[in-house]
Amino acid sequence: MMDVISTQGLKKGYANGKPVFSGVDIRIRSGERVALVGANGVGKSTLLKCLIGHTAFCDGEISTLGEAFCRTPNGSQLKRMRQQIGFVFQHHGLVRRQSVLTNVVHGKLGLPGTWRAWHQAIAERESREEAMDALDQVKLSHKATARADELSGGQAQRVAIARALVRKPRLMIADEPAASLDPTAGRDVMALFSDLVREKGITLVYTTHDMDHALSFADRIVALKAGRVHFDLPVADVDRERLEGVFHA
Ligand SMILES: Nc1ncnc2c1ncn2[C@@H]1O[C@H](COP(=O)(O)OP(=O)(O)OP(=O)(O)O)[C@@H](O)[C@H]1O
Repeated sequence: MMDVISTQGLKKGYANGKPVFSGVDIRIRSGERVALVGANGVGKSTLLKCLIGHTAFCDGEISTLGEAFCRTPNGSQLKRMRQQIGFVFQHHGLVRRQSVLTNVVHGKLGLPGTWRAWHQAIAERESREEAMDALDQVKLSHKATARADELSGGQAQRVAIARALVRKPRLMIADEPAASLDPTAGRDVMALFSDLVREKGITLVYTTHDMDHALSFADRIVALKAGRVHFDLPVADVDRERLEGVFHA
């Protein structure tokens, strides 16, 4: 199966800081759901940013969605990559005073021919219909006209997932998507998210500090430790003890 992401000998350090990675090699195949785990500050978010060209790396090579680059992608590579990637972050980032539907339509922004997607009332009918469909998939179509700031944290994160889904991405990048939710809402959101990407064949890479979220919602776990890949295994081969070891020196 085709690699959606591969890195070879990836090295990264920030200016005036210690090296974050000293040679990271990973391969993620189409349709895989991968949990990226590791202690605070090990570089999970930095790795995601390198993969999508949001921060330059020092050495090695990355290929994301067929775009191979060193240090940073060029402008046209970055544009092609962004058009095929959906993002979900720890904070939902919804526009609080806008409706839920408008927030989902915003997911279309930056795609070809969707410059009117800044408000549902003037968006192309197709965009509006796709946004309603995405809301239906996250079980929130009944909230389409509610203001985003009327939602619970779990609902807001489901809207953020719908906003990413309307891009019809090949790759979904999620940085701590459930970290600001309570345990029940966090599990519900992760279960829904993981099921939806599997149904659609979307490749998912998510970071998490929650061992259950790594064990329950991924096909594979990549653990980072001390600037390198500590292990990279199918979830069935990872037990809690091995996972706990990732967080110990
Ligand atoms: N913009 C930046 N400039 C300088 N140093 C940075 C920057 N972003 C991150 N770092 C440093 O790089 C290292 C890795 O940070 P990163 O946020 O990628 O780790 P993480 O594993 O995602 O952490 P957490 O689990 O706390 O979210 C840390 O030492 C951090 O202080």
